[in-house]
Amino acid sequence: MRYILKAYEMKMYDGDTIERIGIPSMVLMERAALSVIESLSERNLMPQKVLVVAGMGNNGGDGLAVGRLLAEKGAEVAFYMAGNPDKMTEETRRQLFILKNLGFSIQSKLELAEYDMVVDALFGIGLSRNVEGEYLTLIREMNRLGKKGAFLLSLDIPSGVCADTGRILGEAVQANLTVTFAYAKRGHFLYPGREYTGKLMVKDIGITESSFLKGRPGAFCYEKEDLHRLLPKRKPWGNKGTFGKVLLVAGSYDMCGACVLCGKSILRAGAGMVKIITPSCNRIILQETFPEAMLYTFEDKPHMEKVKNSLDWADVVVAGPGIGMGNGTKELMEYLLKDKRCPMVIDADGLNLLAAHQDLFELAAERGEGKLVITPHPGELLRLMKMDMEVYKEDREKLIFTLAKGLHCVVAAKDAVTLVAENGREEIYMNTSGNDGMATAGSGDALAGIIGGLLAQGMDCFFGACLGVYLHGLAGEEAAGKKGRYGMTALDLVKELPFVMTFYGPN
Ligand SMILES: NC(=O)C1=CN([C@@H]2O[C@H](COP(=O)(O)OP(=O)(O)OC[C@H]3O[C@@H](n4cnc5c(N)ncnc54)[C@H](OP(=O)(O)O)[C@@H]3O)[C@@H](O)[C@H]2O)[C@@H](O)CC1
Ligand SMILES: [K+]
Repeated sequence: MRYILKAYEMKMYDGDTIERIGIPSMVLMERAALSVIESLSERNLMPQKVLVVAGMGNNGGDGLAVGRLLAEKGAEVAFYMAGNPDKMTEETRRQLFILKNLGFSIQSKLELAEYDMVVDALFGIGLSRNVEGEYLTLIREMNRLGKKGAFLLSLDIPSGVCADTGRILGEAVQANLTVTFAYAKRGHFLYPGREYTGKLMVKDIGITESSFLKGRPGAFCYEKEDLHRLLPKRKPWGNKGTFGKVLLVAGSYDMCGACVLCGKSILRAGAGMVKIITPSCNRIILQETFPEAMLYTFEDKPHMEKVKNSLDWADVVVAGPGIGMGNGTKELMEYLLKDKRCPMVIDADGLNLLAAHQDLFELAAERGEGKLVITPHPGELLRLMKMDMEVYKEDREKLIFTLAKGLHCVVAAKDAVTLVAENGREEIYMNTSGNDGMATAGSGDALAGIIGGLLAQGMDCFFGACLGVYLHGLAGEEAAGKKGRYGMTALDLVKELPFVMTFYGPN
């Protein structure tokens, strides 16, 4: 598990380390610079001719120190500083003092020579507004040098990327490598900042969780190493009932694939049994392609007595993929929602029904904490919130928390970076696995199934949703590795799920 910080959180922990714990800021800066050299040597990158572009803040100070250390290793280093010297921080002033004492000089005009590496130390997490004027020219110049073959190394965050939102404030450095200090920042993972970050390396510089006294970071993500402890433990003595029974309400006349993809994902995630409620037109297809599933198929509308029997049997309900909006689906959703015994995952048309019928929305909200996970894509989220795209772009996180509060539930909001929030929980899960190959039909059905499968094994709604999202992304990475991001399908992803769970998991 790794924390992902906003700029104010980093400053708060940084300040605590300096003031309360007592590590001088110059020590942190030197460690930051040393960690950059370490990162370069880990990647076998030892440049010969380097340009350091530094600002007046501490990011600039880091840059001056990195340049000095590279020169110690034999590189020819040129330094350029931008901004008003009156604004130079004390630490950066000290770095400049050291450089001058060592006989280095600062270019008064940027020399457009050939460099094999450019160190971008113009702005770090202190960037507070759009870049303009000389700063804009410098960012463009660094990118131009990058296009000519120089390796672009950004310190902490590419200059121009907003550390909190990943937005580009004017223009940003298109880094090959970003070495960030202590913790990753949101701008490294949120688009478009993620595209500018290049390879990200996070380096310890002595700021630790002991400085979280005034509050923990608001976001976290999972890493492969976490799967050992996160995956539900298998019980050697267990039978198929032990690992959970999932009732899947999916599919319609023209939509059988949703039953297959979602249902298979439920079992591939480790659940013991799945029963599908779907129209009878899907019966033969399912029995041929998915013989592991039990079925209740109906002709016109389901008999509620049969639905009740299935609910009595189930540990978890997954509802919505491919069910459509007509022909008794509203009544079916109403019946499912009223039975509050087990946790429910609602996806796709199940969410569209909630958006279209206020009474269903209210019933869903009445299920109570720990009983509902919803997995909307941006369109479904906006329909549920009755908002437009502008609001989404402005503050997606706020929207997700508002929805989680309104429905008393866990929201796994799908997008290039899927976020998971829960009503009453301050921290948000920010997913870092996956790729654009997963933007393919049926991928969402697979996610709903994976989450349902994890809940069936006893996981709590929030952590089950976070883990489901992470595993879905990892399986997507495996599928892309084998089939490529262009041609991979949702079924390829589902097939990789057992591999990622076994390879990185405890078995
Ligand atoms: N975290 C840690 O533990 C450690 C952090 N360290 C490093 O410190 C960095 C943070 O340093 P920082 O706070 O001094 O901010 P930084 O990004 O250098 O820039 C601030 C300057 O930019 C200016 N400015 C802002 N926007 C502007 C714009 N659009 N256009 C023009 N000017 C603009 C702003 O001016 P002002 O807004 O005041 O006008 C101010 O002068 C961090 O990223 C890391 O690299 C390390 O030393 C190790 C320990
Ligand atoms: K930078």
